[in-house]
Amino acid sequence: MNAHSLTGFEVENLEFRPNGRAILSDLNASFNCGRIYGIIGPNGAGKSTLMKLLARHLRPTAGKVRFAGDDANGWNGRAFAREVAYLPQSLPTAEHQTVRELVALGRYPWHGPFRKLSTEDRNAVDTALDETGSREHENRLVGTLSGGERQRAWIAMVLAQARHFLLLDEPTSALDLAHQARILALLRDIVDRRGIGVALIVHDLNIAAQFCDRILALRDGRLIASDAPSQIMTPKVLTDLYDIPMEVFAHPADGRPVGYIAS
Ligand SMILES: Nc1ncnc2c1ncn2[C@@H]1O[C@H](COP(=O)(O)OP(=O)(O)OP(=O)(O)O)[C@@H](O)[C@H]1O
Repeated sequence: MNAHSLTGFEVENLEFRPNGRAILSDLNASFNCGRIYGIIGPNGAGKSTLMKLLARHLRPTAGKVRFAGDDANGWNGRAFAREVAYLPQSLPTAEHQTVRELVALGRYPWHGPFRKLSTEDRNAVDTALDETGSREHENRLVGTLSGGERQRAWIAMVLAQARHFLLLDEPTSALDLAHQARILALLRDIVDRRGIGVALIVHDLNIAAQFCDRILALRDGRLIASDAPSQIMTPKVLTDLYDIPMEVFAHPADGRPVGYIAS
């Protein structure tokens, strides 16, 4: 099975309403393999909640999340984890593990508890280390890495785990602009080579517009736009989204739209 043989996620009339308060309402969207989806929106818009619903960490109050055509919540846990990996916003501590040990944790759904890594597991770990440029510090403790190196190690872990889809909640938070762009470029390259799908939450609009195929703009628990970056990066959509006057200009080097707060 290659990545293209699974289509990805379909979200239908999704609603999450714990204790009667609507956190997400009436959400319809598709996330296909072979593409990067950027989820943007103000704080509290429901972005992480959407991602947790895709990752099955939350159950919808109403509506459906389908993966590869079937109800995602009907999938066997281990089978789902072999296809889809989720990196939450707050990562567990891994200070005392080596990078290689961390990446090998991603193989858990493949070998189960108390089993030694197979050749296939070790190959998947090696490939993920190579693809993320983490091989050079595979024997370093995670606690000694810089923020950018650490983020690449975690991305290697989810790459070692899942064949089809990565769900990444703010994989570039706490990184400077150059490192944010490097992580997105890395993901772009992996998506283009492996044909997997990626959905990620990102706060920097211009980074999202530069690297994503499609942008989903969430506000107050509703999807207010879902389109190609050129359609999202307009003063109207951005002003509606952030409730602050926004302008857009064409980047002098390549014409791509760049958004900024109007003075
Ligand atoms: N399980 C829950 N029960 C009650 N309220 C929740 C639950 N999960 C999230 N919320 C609330 O739902 C809203 C959306 O939260 P969410 O974390 O999805 O937003 P976000 O867009 O990811 O925000 P940020 O950009 O700040 O990370 C917030 O007001 C949050 O407090």
